[in-house]
Amino acid sequence: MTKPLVVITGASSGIGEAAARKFSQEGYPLLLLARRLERMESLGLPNSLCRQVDVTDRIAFRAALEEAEEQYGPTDCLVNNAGILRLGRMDTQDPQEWQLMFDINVQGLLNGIHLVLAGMRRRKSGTLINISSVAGRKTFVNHAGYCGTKFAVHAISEGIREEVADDNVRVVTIAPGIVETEILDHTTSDEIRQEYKDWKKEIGGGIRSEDTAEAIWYAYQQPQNVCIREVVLAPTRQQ
Ligand SMILES: NC(=O)C1=CN([C@@H]2O[C@H](COP(=O)(O)OP(=O)(O)OC[C@H]3O[C@@H](n4cnc5c(N)ncnc54)[C@H](OP(=O)(O)O)[C@@H]3O)[C@@H](O)[C@H]2O)C=CC1
Ligand SMILES: O=CCS(=O)(=O)O
Repeated sequence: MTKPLVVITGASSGIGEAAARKFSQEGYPLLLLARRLERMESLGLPNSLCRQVDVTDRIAFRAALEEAEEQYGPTDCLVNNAGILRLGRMDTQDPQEWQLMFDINVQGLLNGIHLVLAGMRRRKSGTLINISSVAGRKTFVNHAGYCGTKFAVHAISEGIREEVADDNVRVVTIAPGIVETEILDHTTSDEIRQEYKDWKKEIGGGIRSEDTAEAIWYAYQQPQNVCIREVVLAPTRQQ
């Protein structure tokens, strides 16, 4: 095995799954993490360890990472992708929904970074790829909580980049607009889900997970001294 370990969170569907397929095609050994183990195993990717890990569970996250590093060597790239979208109005939304978004989209992302960053700094090499959103750059109605999590992802990426640039560690933010995935299914309000679907239809649909995986790959495959700091990509007709 000559290529180094790539860790992808939220690899059981959508963008994470597409990224897993892409990195696997390129010959990288993988640690794939999500709660739906069977979905990751069904990808049947070679040299990939699939583990049922909730990214908010630091102990389980660490155990899986140690197991993978034992097998494949140190983590060269972490694609911090696990995330949820629970659209809602702040006056009516169940607080548990935005709490869960912050736990997964922000704390889960920080958990991953914390586990791999010291090693990357020591080795003077490594790449963190944080999946944010266009909703981390501009606001949208019904997105207040979600935008809060994704603005946080942008801020965390920028801050950490300043901390680790001198150690030759890259921090990349990928910020997609609407991507055709399962993400909308978890929004509990039928009305808001329908509004979002109507919006999507109006603009001719979202881009594909594979388009986002290509952007992730583009950033990663640059030489280590080139850091693509941010990629923002969205359906052309999305505002
Ligand atoms: N689709 C879109 O329009 C856009 C999505 N994004 C971002 O892309 C990322 C991926 O979303 P997308 O592919 O669209 O959506 P999906 O719902 O298809 O995928 C989300 C992934 O995250 C995993 N996940 C969710 N919660 C946890 C958790 N607690 N621990 C571990 N894994 C978890 C899910 O796996 P499981 O349920 O098995 O745990 C799944 O693999 C998210 O961060 C999202 O915010 C950004 C911009 C646009
Ligand atoms: O991140 C989700 C896509 S959008 O609704 O913000 O465009």
